Amino acid sequence: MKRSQNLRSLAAQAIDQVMEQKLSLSDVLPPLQERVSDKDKSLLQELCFGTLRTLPELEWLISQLMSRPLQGKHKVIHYLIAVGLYQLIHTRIPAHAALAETVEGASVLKRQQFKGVINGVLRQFQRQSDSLMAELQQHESRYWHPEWLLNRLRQAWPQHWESIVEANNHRPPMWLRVNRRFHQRDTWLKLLQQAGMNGFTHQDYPDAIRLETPVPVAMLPGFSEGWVTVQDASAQGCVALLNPQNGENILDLCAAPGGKTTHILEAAPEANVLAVDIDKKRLSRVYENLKRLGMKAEIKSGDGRYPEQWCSGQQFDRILLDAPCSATGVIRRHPDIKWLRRNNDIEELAKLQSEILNAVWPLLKPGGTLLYATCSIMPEENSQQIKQFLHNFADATIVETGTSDEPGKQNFPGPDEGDGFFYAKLIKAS
Ligand SMILES: C[S@@+](CC[C@H](N)C(=O)[O-])C[C@H]1O[C@@H](n2cnc3c(N)ncnc32)[C@H](O)[C@@H]1O
Repeated sequence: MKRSQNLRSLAAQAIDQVMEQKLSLSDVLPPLQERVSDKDKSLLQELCFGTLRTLPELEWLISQLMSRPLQGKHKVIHYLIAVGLYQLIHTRIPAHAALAETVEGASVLKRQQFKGVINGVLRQFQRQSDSLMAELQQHESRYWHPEWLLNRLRQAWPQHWESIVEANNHRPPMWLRVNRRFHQRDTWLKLLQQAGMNGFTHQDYPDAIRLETPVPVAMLPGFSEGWVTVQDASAQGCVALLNPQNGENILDLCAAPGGKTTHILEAAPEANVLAVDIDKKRLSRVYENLKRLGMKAEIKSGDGRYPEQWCSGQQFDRILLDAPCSATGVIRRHPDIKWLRRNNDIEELAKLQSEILNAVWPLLKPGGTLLYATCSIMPEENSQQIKQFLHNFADATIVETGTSDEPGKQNFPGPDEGDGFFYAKLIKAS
C-alpha cells in the first residue's frame, strides 16, 4: 500500500520543474505518479495539466491578490497557490477540501511559514471571485497563452487564431487507430459498441476512430492483442498520404517512438522499413511498439542531417520525414509546450528541418514519394519551408497537398478533429 501523499505539493513541484528548470512534464510527472496510489494518479495528472493549461489566468489572479510575488527558492509556493486557485475555479473539488489540502502542501514542502499566506490568498479569491473573473476578461491572460505565441498565431492565422486558441485550451479527444491486420475499422467499431462504448470515424483517415468518452486502454476490445493503438487522427494522416506498398523500401526518419513506423507496417506488412531517430532513449520505445504488435523493422540511431552516418548508399521508394518541430499543433495534449518553447525556437527549428529535408532528398529514388510532416501550425516550419524547398529543388513536385504557390495541407486542432498537423507530399522526377 502506498502512503497517502499530499497531491497539491507534488503538483506544485512538477510545475516548478517545468517552469523554472524547463523540463518536460512527460519526464517530470511519471516518477511522481509512482509515489501515489492508482486512485490518486488521475487527480495528480489533472492538477498538473490543468494548472499548466490555465497558468496565465492563475498568474494574473495571483498578481491581483498578492502585493509581492514569491520568488527564488520560494517559487514553488507560488505554484502551490496556482494549484489552489485552479481547483477553486476549474474543478468540482469541494472548496474546503481544496483549501485545506493546498495549505497543508506548504508543510510537506517544509515551508510552514507560508501556510497563512496561502490560506489568506485563496480565501480572498473566494470573496472577490466574481469581480476578479469579470476583470480578467479585459486582459490577454484570458487566452491562457504566452504573449509571443498569441502574436504569432494572430499574425499567421488572422481568421483562425481564436478557434486555435480555444481548441488548445480544451482537453483533447481520444483517437484510436484500428489495426487492419486484424479488423476493418467498422468491424472493430461494432466490437466497441458491443462492449458498451461508442466511437466516431474520420472522413479522411480510414483507420481512425474517436471515442465518445476517453477510457483506460485496458477497456478497449483487443488492446493487448494489438487490435488498436492510441494515435491522434492527424498523425494517422501521414500514412494515409504516404500510401506505403508491400515490397517497397521505406525510410521512416525521425521515427521515435514509432507511432508511424507501426502504422506503415499495418498498411504494408511486407514493406522493408528503416526507422531512424537521433534519440537513443526514444528509439527504445520503437522496439517496444514493434514488439507489442509483432512487427519487424530495421532501427538505427542517427542524425537526419548526416545520412552518410546511417545509410550506406541505400535508396528508398518512400520517405516519411516526421520532422522535429515546435509541436504548436499539440498544445492541448502537452500544455507545457506553451512554457518550454521560446519565440526564437521557431526559426531555429525551421533551419534544422530544412537541413534534414535537403540531406535526405538524394536518398529518394526517381519517381519516389517523400512526405514531409510536422505537428506544428507555424508557417515558417510548414508552407514557407516547402515553398523554399520547391524553389531549390527543380526535381520536386508537390501533389495532393496544395500547389507550389500554396504548398501543403494544414490541419488545425478542433474539438472533434485531430491535432494541428501539416503535410506536404513531394514526388521526385523520374
Ligand atoms: C515528431 S517526433 C517523431 C514522432 C514519430 N514519428 C512517431 O510517429 O512516433 C520528432 C522526432 O525527431 C527526432 N529528431 C530530432 N532531431 C533529429 C535529427 N537531427 N535527426 C533525426 N531525428 C531527430 C526526435 O528525437 C523525435 O523523436
